[in-house]
Amino acid sequence: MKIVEVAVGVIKSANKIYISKRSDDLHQGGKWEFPGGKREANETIEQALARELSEEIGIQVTKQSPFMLIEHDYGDKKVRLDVRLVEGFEGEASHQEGQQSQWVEINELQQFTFPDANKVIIDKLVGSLTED
Ligand SMILES: Nc1nc2c([nH]c(=O)n2[C@H]2C[C@H](O)[C@@H](COP(=O)(O)OP(=O)(O)OP(=O)(O)O)O2)c(=O)[nH]1
Ligand SMILES: [Mg+2]
Repeated sequence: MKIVEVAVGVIKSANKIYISKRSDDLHQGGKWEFPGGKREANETIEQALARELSEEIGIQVTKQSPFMLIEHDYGDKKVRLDVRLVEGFEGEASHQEGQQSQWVEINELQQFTFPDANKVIIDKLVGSLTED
């Protein structure tokens, strides 16, 4: 099975992260996600993330860095999530495609249902709270 490469943005402002709800009709629909999407053939992962965040939530990324790389097999689909931390952006995050989205405190992330591949992302974010 082909692996789908996905650019995923953990958008951070103070201790809050911006999450959106996937449409019911999509793969892993109805679950919360970190905004992002599939990399196109002519793009680097940085470009893909910047494009997706502009299209999906209307922000222009000015600072992004690698956070973690996750490979996950959903059975019907294999994904490689290139998760990047977004700590600088212009504009105000808001959903452009009508889905629900919101800023949530890192220590509240565990109350939301995410795709299974996201568990390690949440663990790392929550772990970072107690480190400093
Ligand atoms: N964006 C995003 N996708 C995730 C996360 N966790 C996770 O398993 N995925 C999976 C679900 C999908 O199979 C894939 C992302 O595909 P997508 O549907 O968002 O891609 P896209 O925005 O380019 O959408 P499309 O226009 O091709 O429909 O990655 C996450 O936190 N964010
Ligand atoms: Mg998407």
